[in-house]
Amino acid sequence: MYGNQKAYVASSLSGDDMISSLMYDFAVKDSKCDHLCGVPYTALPIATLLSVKSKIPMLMRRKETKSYGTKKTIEGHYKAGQSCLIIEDVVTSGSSVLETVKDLKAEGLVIEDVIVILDREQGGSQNIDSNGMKLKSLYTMTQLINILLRKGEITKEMADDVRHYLSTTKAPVIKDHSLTMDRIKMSYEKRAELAQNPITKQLLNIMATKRTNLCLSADLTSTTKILSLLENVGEHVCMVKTHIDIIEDFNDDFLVQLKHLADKFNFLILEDRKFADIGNTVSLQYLKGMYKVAEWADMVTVHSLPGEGILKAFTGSINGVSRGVFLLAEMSSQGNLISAEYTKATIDMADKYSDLVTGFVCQNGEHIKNPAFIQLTPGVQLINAEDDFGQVYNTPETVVLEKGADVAVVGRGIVAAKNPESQAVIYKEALWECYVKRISNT
Ligand SMILES: O=c1ccn([C@@H]2O[C@H](COP(=O)(O)O)[C@@H](O)[C@H]2O)c(=O)[nH]1
Repeated sequence: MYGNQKAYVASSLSGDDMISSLMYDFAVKDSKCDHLCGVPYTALPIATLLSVKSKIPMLMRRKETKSYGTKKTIEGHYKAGQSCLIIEDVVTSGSSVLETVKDLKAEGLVIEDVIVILDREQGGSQNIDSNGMKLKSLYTMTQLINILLRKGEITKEMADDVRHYLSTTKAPVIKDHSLTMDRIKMSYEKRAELAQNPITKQLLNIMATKRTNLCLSADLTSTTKILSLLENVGEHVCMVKTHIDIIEDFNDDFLVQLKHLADKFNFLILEDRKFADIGNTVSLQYLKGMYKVAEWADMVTVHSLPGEGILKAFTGSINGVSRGVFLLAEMSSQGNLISAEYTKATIDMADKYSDLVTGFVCQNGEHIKNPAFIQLTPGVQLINAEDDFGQVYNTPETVVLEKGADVAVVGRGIVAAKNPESQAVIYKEALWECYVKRISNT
C-alpha cells in the first residue's frame, strides 16, 4: 500500500469518500488538467466526488446521444485544446475508456492520463498505452490478491486460481488509429471546426479549399514589385507575409491594392512585425503610426518575451473585424537564444488567449497539442541550406512530416526565383503532398 492508503482504510470514511480521497491524493491533487471525465456509468460517482474535492470542472459523456436539442455527446463547458483526465473504476480491456476518449478527442480535448481504482492486469493498461495515453492505477489485481491473502480473506488456492486465470485470460488488443490523432494527424477542415478564433477558422478553411499550406514571404522593397509578384503567385498561397517597414515607396494606395489582391485570390495577410514591447507601446505601434497595421493585417507576429500583457494590446476586434496573433515560440536563425523552457512557456501562454492566438511561429511543434492552433514554420527551401546571416533552411518534407508545420513560409525560395509563379507551384505541390501523407499515415 502506498503512503496514505493504510490511514484511509483505517478511518471512518464511507466507501466512495475513502476511494475518492485515495484517488485525489494519488493522481488528482497535483494534476494540471482542465477537466475530469468519469467513464459512464459506474465511475461517475467517483468522478463527481473528485471534481467537487479538486474544484476541477467535470465533463459528462452521453453514451446515447439525444435525438433532439443539441445532440451533444459531451456535456460541460470546455474549449478545444483543454486537457481532460479520465476517471475509471475498473479496467479490464480498456474498451470503455477508449470509447469515452474517442468522443472527448472528437471535441478537440487533449487526453494524456487515465486513472483507475483497479487494473485487472488483463491487457487494459497496454491497450490504453498503445492508443497514446498512460494508465495510472491505484491498485493492481496482484496487489489486491496479496492484500486479501495477507488478511486471510482468501485461501492460497483461491489466490493461485485467480492469478492463473488472470495470466491466461487476456483481453483482445485494441488499436484505434483515430485515438492517436493529435493536431498533426487531423485534417485542416476538422481543425477549422475546432478553432476559436475566426481568423484561424478562415485560414484553415482557405487552406482546405485552395489545397495549399504555402505562405509567401513577400520580402521585396518596392510596392510595384510586390503587387506584381502577388498577381502571379496569389492563387497558389493561403497567406502572404509582409514586412511593411522594408518598403521604400510605401503609400496608402499600396494597402488598397494589397487588400484587393487578397480578396481576389482568397489569401490572408500576416504582417511579420514581431511586436516585442510593453502592451501600451505595442498597442500604439499596432493601431497608430504611418502603417496602421491593425487596419489591414489579418494577423501579426508577436514575441512572448514581454509577458502576456502584450496580448492584451490585440484583444477585441478592429472595426468589428477579428484579428489573429502568431506568437514567436522559436526562431529559424542559427544560435538564437530561445530555450526549450521559453518555447513551452510561450505555448502555455496562448491557452488563455485561444480566441486571439492563431498559432505559433516555430520550427518544431511537438508541444503544440491543441488542434485549434496553427504551426507556422519559416526557413523553408527545397534543399537543406543556410544563408550568409545564419538563416537555416529545411525542406518541405522535414518541416511538414518531421517537425509538424501546418503552414510553411517561403521567401527567397520563390521571390528570388527566375519564375516565381512556377516555383510557387513547386513549393505548393510539395508541401501539400506532405500534408496529405501526414494525415493519411496511420
Ligand atoms: O524565425 C523566423 C521568424 C521569421 N522569419 C521570417 O520569415 C521569412 C523567411 O524568408 P526566407 O527568404 O525564406 O529566408 C523572413 O521574412 C523572415 O523575417 C524567419 O525567417 N525566421
